[in-house]
Amino acid sequence: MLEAQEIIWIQNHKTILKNIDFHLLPGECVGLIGPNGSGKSSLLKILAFLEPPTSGQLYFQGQAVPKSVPLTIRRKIAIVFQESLLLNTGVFNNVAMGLKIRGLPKERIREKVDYWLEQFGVIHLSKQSARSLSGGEAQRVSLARAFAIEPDVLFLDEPFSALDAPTKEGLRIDLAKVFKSTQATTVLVSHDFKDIAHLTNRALILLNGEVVAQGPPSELLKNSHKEEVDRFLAHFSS
Ligand SMILES: Nc1ncnc2c1ncn2[C@@H]1O[C@H](COP(=O)(O)OP(=O)(O)OP(=O)(O)O)[C@@H](O)[C@H]1O
Repeated sequence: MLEAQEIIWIQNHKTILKNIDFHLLPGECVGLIGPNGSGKSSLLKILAFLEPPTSGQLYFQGQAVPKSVPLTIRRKIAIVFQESLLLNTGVFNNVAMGLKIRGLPKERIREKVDYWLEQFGVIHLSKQSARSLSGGEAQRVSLARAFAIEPDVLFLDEPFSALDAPTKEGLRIDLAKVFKSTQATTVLVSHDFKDIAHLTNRALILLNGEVVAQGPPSELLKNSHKEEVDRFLAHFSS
């Protein structure tokens, strides 16, 4: 579905990502984990075509992605950030927007918006303004908006990190259910191994812009790695 070969990203003379190889198969949820500043969000930005790599090549659905990424490819992905970034309009309109742009008929839009708001437990907020939502509600609406367009690849960049522990736990459980039913092809960035363990099939550990280990989350915890990696994972192994 998505592949990256030998990605290097340099900004202001600093090498932020070093020789990253990455692949994502249909239906997989792959996690990117690592401490603050390890390059997780930078890698997500490159994989989601928000930044061009300094060198290396991306492939999307088997085709090399050109430097100027066409709208036809951009429209096949959705991104949810740590901050919900909802538009200053109603909840319904926020979720409907991407479907309107894609030219879906009105009835179909209503069905889909209602379905996804229901899946994320916020259908009762449909008529409310996005501005009036709590952080947890807003993030649920953002996820509904992303799933509604049925993206070929979904990118989630620390979607829970602005939420308090119980809110985060509830949303993680609901998201896991949605993943199970949709098999959405996803890249999830988190610095919390619990998110990775609950939601992903495979994870890459980043340290100083490099992938230093990868595998199923349970294996990553069991196996021994470089000292720095083990020190990072030790926080989550209790
Ligand atoms: N546009 C940029 N210009 C210069 N430096 C950047 C840029 N974007 C990121 N960096 C630097 O690259 C490094 C990796 O940042 P990144 O945000 O990718 O890490 P992260 O693992 O997602 O961290 P966090 O968990 O704190 O969000 C940091 O040192 C950051 O300052």
